[in-house]
Order: sequence, then C-alpha cells, then structure tokens
Amino acid sequence: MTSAIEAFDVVKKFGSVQAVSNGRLTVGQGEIHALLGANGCGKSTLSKIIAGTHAATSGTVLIDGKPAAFANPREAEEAGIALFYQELSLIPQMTVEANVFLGREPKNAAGFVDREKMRADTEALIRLFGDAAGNGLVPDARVGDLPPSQRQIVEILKVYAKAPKIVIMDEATATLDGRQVAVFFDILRKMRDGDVSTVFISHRLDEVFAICDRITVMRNGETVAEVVTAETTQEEVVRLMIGDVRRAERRSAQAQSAAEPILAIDRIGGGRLSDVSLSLAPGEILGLGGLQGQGQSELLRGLFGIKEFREGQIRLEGQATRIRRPSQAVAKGLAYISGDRGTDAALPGRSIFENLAAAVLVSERRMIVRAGTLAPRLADVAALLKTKYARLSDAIGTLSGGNQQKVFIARWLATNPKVLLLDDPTKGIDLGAKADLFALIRELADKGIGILLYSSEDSELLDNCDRVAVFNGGSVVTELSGATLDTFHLTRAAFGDA
Ligand SMILES: Nc1ncnc2c1ncn2[C@@H]1O[C@H](COP(=O)(O)OP(=O)(O)OP(=O)(O)O)[C@@H](O)[C@H]1O
Repeated sequence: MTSAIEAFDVVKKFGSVQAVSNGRLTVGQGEIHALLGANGCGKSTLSKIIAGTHAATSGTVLIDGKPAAFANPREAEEAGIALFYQELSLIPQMTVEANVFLGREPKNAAGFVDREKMRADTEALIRLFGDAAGNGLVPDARVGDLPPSQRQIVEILKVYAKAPKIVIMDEATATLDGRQVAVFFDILRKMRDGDVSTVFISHRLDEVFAICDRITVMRNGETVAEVVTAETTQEEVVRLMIGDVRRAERRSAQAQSAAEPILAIDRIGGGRLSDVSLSLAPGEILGLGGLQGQGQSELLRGLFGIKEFREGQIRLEGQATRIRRPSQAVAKGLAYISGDRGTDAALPGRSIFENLAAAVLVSERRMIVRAGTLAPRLADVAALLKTKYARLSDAIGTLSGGNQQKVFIARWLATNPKVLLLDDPTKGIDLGAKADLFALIRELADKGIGILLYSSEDSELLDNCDRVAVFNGGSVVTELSGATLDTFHLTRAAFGDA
C-alpha cells in the first residue's frame, strides 16, 4: 500500500540557518504518527514543507505516492492536507462560523454565502466535542471573546471542516484541559477509522504514547529514528531525542540545606503558573528548566514585580514580602536581567555610562547625580566584567551583544543585590562571552547572592546550576540535583515523564 506521506532527504535553509538538514517522515494511510524532538529541532519546518507553507531547499515529498510540489498552502489543501497552526490563525474580530469556513464559505444556488448551511455545519462540528466544548462555544460567538481552550477547539474544527485526508496537528493540545484532550483523541481515532492520516506533534510523551501508532524522532534538523509505539518505551524515546551525550561533569552540590533560604516561594499561582513552591539558598544557583514557555519567565518576571502573582507567598530572608512593582523589587534587593536586551534592558542610543547608572538611580531613588561621583563606582564594576569599551561615554550600541549583556549585569551589581533573577540571559550572545558570564555568575554566587537562572539551553543549566527545577505547564514537576542532574532526566521531565 502506498504511504499517505513519504518525505525524504528534505533540506530547508532560512538564509544561513539550516532548520532541516536531513528530514524524513513516512506516514501510512489511517495512521496517527508522532513527530517528536526538542525545541528547534525542525519539526514545524518539516511539517510546513509537507503542507506547502514552506518550499524545501531540496528533497522529495510524495503524497499518496505522487510528487508534491505545492506552490502555496491552498494547493496543499486542495490535495487534502490540512495543517493546524501552532501560532493560531484565527481572526478574533470574526465569529466562530466565519473563521471555520473562512475563504471556503458554502454558496447557495444564486451564488451567495449559504448562511444556514454554514451555521448548521459549524454546529455539527462543535457537537464533535460534545459537553467538553464548554459553554458559549456557539457558531455566532466572536472568537476574540472565547478563552484560549475554546479558541484552540475552533482551530481544530477549522482543520476538520476541510474534510482532509492528511492532518498535521502541531501542538494542538497545548491549551486544552484533560477532558477536552480525551475528546480530541476520540475524534482523532474516528478520523483514523475513516482512513485519515495524522501527523501529531507534541511535547507531551504521555499523549504521544496514548494516541500514536508510530513515532519519528528528530534531532538538530535531522530525522534520527522511526519506532513503533507499542514496541518502545518513553525512556527509549527520550534517549533517541537527546542522542549520545557524555555526562556533564557535576560540581559537587554545595551543602546548603542547613542555610536559611534567601528566597522562598510558596504555592505561587496565577496566569500560567500553578502551585509553584521553591526555595533558594544564599550562594546557590537554582536553574529553572523545561521546554520553553512553561512558566519559567513568568515566575522571574512576577518575582521582579513586572506582573503580580494572584496566589501564594514570597519570603525574602524569612520575611513575608509582596512585590507589586519593579521599583519595590529593587528596593528589596532583587535584580532582573533578561536576554531580550533590546526590549527589556537597554536605554537605546544612550551611553554605556547612562546604561550602567540606570539601576543605581532606581535603587537609590536619585533623580540627579553628578557623573564624577558615580563614574568610578561603575567603572570598577564594569572592569570586573572584563567589558571591552573605549570610553564610558560611547553609545551602548557600539558594544557587541555579549558586552552589552555584561553592562546590564554590571549595573545591577552596583546595587548590591541579594537575589539575581536571570531570564535566559545569554540569548544570542557568543560562546566566549557566555563562558565569561557564567564565570561571573558563579563568582557572585560565591559571594552569597542567590541566583535563579532560566535558560532555554539545557546545557547551560546542567553545566552551571547546583539544582534544576523542571517546569511543565506552569508547575514544577520535579527537582534535579546530584546524580539526576543530567540531560536524560532533564529531557524526560520536560516532556512530562517525571
Ligand atoms: N522562518 C524562519 N526563519 C529563520 N529561521 C527559522 C525560521 N523558522 C524556523 N527557523 C529556525 O529553524 C530551526 C527549526 O525550527 P522549527 O520551528 O522547525 O523547530 P521545532 O522542532 O518545530 O521547534 P519547537 O518545538 O520549538 O516548535 C530553529 O532553529 C528555528 O529558529
């Protein structure tokens, strides 16, 4: 029997970025097939090539045994392929029915949009979800008024409204609750019975093992394995995802259990976060791990008062504390550094000196300073960071990204913080600068500062943290230290198999 999808030797370059270097995917008719791999390994790119959203740089895609060269998603759709977009494609100002049938509205004999049919068909689709659709999900509801889970259901319905033969579901369950996921899986199985083929992309191993017949694993742009779900284990699949990694040398965990925590957070919740409890010892580097967007940045931003938590308690050096604004956080000895330098940190167009001075001015509540008194203080801190600049009066933009980031760390050091909140601080900086930064971060920890570090790169956490709390769906699913602080345990917990 010919396969529904057969893709091989697929290469995709975006400029100098090689998103897919050797993609391969074979999906049978009436099969639910998982495409798995770490963040950024090329899953979305490969599936968008199959669905006609991207043109491959080279390679072969066969649909039902015939070469597919779709010029655009519309042509792929006409060939029976429907893609669920990770980044929702709905138009919030329009109704559910208008979104579901956008661009494909049913017409009556006179050639006008057949509103009754559109409504009836939308109702029938919503009924697929039964009670799990929840209140208010009706054809004439405005999509922008629906909560995220119902918007995601509308996106799913939009896919099935096309009566596709091949469906690509990219992170389609991300905001669904447990009952909605169960109903969605029933729908997937019914479609499978009707010979629809599904490519199922998910970061949740339990879902993959619950619903998928086979699993293709990608790593760094390459397909590395294809396995039959019933013949493998979650542990085996995690090993395929991470490949051969030599165990990182572990620094011996410092004896911190005796020390009173410098920061303790208890059952923090609200927004993406739910029931997060953590404790940070002085001198400790506590990593926040897991896949991107699982609540790590929200926690750091909340601690810095950028957005207040709805529930839970924070204690700083044993004292219950509320932090409503960044200025309060600074006054209490917290410092926050984000890797999004351009948006969060820089005073663009201003001098290195002004950028260095910003944090001191906030923490000391000073409006006017004489450069003469501040300059030596800040120059010392900058020197500590091995920052390479000609003059403090040069514009911040004259420094490389790595050196700019050092400036942003340096300016907080001048305020003598107790806790450093590092939010993916090395994003986009080069390897040498990273090594300098982490050496500095460890030096600061050795001075007794407590450090919370979120990094989107697992290796940074494994190489630099004393402990790592792994986030999944807004909660801490496990804490790794000592013998469990390795790639295998981190990946496994991040994918929900704690
Ligand atoms: N339009 C683009 N331009 C430049 N680079 C891109 C583009 N799309 C993807 N990339 C890069 O290609 C690589 C693969 O990305 P892709 O989105 O396919 O990964 P993924 O496995 O789907 O990741 P995730 O699990 O995070 O969704 C990444 O390094 C990404 O930054």
